[in-house]
Amino acid sequence: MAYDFDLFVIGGGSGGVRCARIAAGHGARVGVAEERFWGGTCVNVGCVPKKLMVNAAEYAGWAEEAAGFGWDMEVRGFDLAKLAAARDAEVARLSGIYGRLLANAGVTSFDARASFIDAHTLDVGGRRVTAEKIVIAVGGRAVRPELPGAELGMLSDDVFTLKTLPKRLIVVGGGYIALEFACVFQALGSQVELVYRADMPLRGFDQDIRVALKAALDAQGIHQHVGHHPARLDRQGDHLRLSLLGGGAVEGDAVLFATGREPNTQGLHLDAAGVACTAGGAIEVDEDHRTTAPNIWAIGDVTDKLNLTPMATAVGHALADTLFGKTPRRASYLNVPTAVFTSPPIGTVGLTEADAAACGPVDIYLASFTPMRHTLSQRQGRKTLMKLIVCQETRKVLGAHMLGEDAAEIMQGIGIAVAAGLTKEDFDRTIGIHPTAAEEFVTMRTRTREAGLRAAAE
Ligand SMILES: Cc1cc2nc3c(=O)[nH]c(=O)nc-3n(C[C@H](O)[C@H](O)[C@H](O)COP(=O)(O)OP(=O)(O)OC[C@H]3O[C@@H](n4cnc5c(N)ncnc54)[C@H](O)[C@@H]3O)c2cc1C
Ligand SMILES: NC(=O)c1ccc[n+]([C@@H]2O[C@H](COP(=O)([O-])OP(=O)(O)OC[C@H]3O[C@@H](n4cnc5c(N)ncnc54)[C@H](O)[C@@H]3O)[C@@H](O)[C@H]2O)c1
Repeated sequence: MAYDFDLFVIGGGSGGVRCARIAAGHGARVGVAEERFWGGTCVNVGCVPKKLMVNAAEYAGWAEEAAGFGWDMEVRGFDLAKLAAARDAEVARLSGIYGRLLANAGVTSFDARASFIDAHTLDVGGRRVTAEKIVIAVGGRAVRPELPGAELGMLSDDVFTLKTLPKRLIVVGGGYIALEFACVFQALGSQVELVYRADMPLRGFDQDIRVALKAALDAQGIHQHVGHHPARLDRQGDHLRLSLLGGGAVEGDAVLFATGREPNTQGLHLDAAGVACTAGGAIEVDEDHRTTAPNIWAIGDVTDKLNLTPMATAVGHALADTLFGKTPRRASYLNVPTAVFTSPPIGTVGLTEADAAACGPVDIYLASFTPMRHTLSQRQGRKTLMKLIVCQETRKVLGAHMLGEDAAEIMQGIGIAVAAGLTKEDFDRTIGIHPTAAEEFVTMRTRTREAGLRAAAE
């Protein structure tokens, strides 16, 4: 049977656009449907506008620090409307580039929602379209927690349409999104009330980093309501009141629920195509990202594996090469470096101490210091923490973690070393760049402690 397309991609976000573009480059006839915004979450309501807001927030600290370097500066205020206009213009520019990339690659784009009629047939904005192969790249969406009054709160998308800065902002959640926005709004001038369920922010991250981040949040004046579950949200006059389970409440002008995201599978009619989901609602895929239907694959956040833009694009690229480029390959989920754009930021790659120690004995190297800039700026609570986790048997660096200025930029290079399986001695042999904070990663000579000895004995 002759199909309309060799490949049809549902979703024009990070993963979908890359996959469509590369497949077309390999000579495939490709169609792609996007229902909301080209470039998807990352470009429109994720990484890009978020990072621009992080950049905006950084100036508050720099302005405060400048006096220590001899500057006599007066900060007269922050104009959210001005930032929003500049940010939105940049987002529109980038979204346009995504659209043009597809056109230049010869991909047929549909500004429409797609859903399955059967395994080879889609309804694309009311039109029947057939394809030999289909890739589902529909991403995820933020979800509100199930509690009375939850609709009164914002989700992360709503942050980008805020017209005024809330005086007091309640942020619920202890993950990436909650922490990044908590730091941004506190620096821009809101008083942030951060409510999370655990005893420490950023579950799953290295414990030393979590402890250091918690202290850094305190130091910048964020009020942390630790170990609390939200129970209900009510409007009281001109403010909102978030009641906590077991008593107590937090009040603010606005609430941001950053309590997680769910795969965007609603209304896709996956059953009609024989595509199954996991218990958590993600699309079930094998190691090649093939779904339970033999001609259909799924990539990116909708598979809920490692929900990061570079992961979605890497998987989309590998899949296009595999299906149409005669070079079968898989993108690796191991040793993926990642950053949390808090203040200060976090950069991390590889295993945490707890995960590494569960496998066998490891040496831990820790450095904690005040960066040179802050000896003059006198800004408090800006200590840098760096950590290496080294396998005692092989001497390989299994994990590297940092909280401190430029951590995201520094960790990209360290990520190459960890992914390449370099040893502590390889790090030690490398000459430092002086004077930087980064040089500490190659000058940590003295082991701080051992861990994982019990695991080895068992
Ligand atoms: C606030 C925030 C900040 C983030 N910051 C970072 C960061 O700093 N670094 C990082 O690496 N990651 C970050 N992420 C995560 C990153 O945005 C995602 O991992 C990435 O966008 C996933 O790409 P994707 O292609 O899987 O999905 P998406 O980019 O979400 O793209 C899916 C697209 O499919 C479209 N779609 C859905 N259903 C249909 C349908 N039926 N028909 C047609 N189109 C459809 C959607 O409109 C969307 O455009 C952030 C996310 C958020 C929310
Ligand atoms: N810098 C980055 O790379 C970056 C930034 C933002 C987002 N992301 C990606 O997006 C994903 C989603 O981020 P996220 O922060 O929404 O999710 P997350 O899973 O990281 O954090 C969700 C938080 O909400 C809490 N929570 C869940 N249900 C709750 C409830 N009912 N009441 C109170 N708290 C509740 C969880 O305990 C957790 O602390 C991340 O996992 C990450 O992959 C990456």
